[in-house]
Amino acid sequence: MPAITYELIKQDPATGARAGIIHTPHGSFPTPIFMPVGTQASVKGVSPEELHDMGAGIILSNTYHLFLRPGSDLVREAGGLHKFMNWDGAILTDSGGFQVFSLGDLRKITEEGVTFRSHIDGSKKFLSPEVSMKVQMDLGSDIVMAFDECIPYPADYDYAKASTARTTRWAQRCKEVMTSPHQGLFGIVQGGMYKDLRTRSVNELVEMDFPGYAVGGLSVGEPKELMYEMLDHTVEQLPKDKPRYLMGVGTPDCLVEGVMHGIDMFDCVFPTRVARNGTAMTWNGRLVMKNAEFTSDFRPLEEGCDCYACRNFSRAYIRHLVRANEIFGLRLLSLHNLRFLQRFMHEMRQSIIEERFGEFRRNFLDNYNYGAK
Ligand SMILES: CC1(C)O[C@H]2[C@@H](O1)[C@@]1(COC(C)(C)O1)O[C@@H]2CNc1nc2cc3nc(N)[nH]c(=O)c3cc2[nH]1
Ligand SMILES: [Zn+2]
Repeated sequence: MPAITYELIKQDPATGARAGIIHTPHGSFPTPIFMPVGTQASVKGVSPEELHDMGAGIILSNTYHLFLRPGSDLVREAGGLHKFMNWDGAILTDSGGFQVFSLGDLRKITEEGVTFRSHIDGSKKFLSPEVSMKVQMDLGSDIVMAFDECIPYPADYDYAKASTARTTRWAQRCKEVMTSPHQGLFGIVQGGMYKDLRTRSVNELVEMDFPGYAVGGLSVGEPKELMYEMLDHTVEQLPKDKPRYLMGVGTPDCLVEGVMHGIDMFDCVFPTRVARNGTAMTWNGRLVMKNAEFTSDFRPLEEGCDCYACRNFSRAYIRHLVRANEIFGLRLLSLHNLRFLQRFMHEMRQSIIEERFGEFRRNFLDNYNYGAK
């Protein structure tokens, strides 16, 4: 029995949208789902108990960061990441590929792997398919991401072609050393913004029969329309009986479009990052809490939200905390934004099950104010 399995509950008859359940060794969770990001084994400012209370079924952590600090040997000695951070839900770990390319400096890519300098102390480090798999087996995450190269945007065709072919060879090397029966290894589709390379990447990875597939190389600064075009082209070629994960996405409008194209799993630093910048996410757009309009606004951040912040505090109080640089204000905004996304995905999933996803999407996009208020 594979460690990770997908159960289709309902396919929207008019679009690629679908509702399902993903089963993992640390529990099952409904899809579509948004995964809170806990890069360094902590969802910034949020406790595991609060993550459970808000309905989070799975969180994301990063091989790159934990490899550099505290090192995967220590986490293995602690009994794995679940024990180390006291989180008993599912965990997905990204493989380090993206982070090396977006954070590491002076990196050198060869067929073997990537040599780079640690952003923490500048020491020379090496990551490869084998090292990434060893780290993720030490961490004991339920879903392990293959070690890939996230092709930067823009990239010329020849570079994208060579890089995608190497990502396929790296995926094969990951598969050969990922021996844990309790962990599921997902392949990551690359191909840049070239449809023929995306098709080749899908075909080569599907040939290896992974328990799930991520669409990589997107949300890397490209225009949203181009992201959707690549998504549309890629997802329709992926197996229907396996989870699809769109990496690094995203804002509510991108989540709706991603679901419409058949994506089941999402992650993004956006909700906690904008929270730390003093911004609340709502159904109608973002609220910049420092704005004077909230000075004596004694309503909750969002009417009808059941999160700890909305049940106990007002916009006026949170505005005060943010302006006074009180950490509690940022914590309240993180709790609200993460709960908002859980509610958002739940409502979207219900609309698919009740065959009214098209109406949900139209209503949301008509009312969503893309800019921050
Ligand atoms: C580094 C940080 C915080 O993550 C955000 C954000 O910056 C930033 C940086 O540039 C923008 C686009 C503005 O957003 O891109 C991140 C969200 N997009 C994204 N995450 C990804 C993770 C990935 N992991 C792997 N292994 N492979 C991939 O192909 C991959 C692609 C991805 N795309
Ligand atoms: Zn709330």
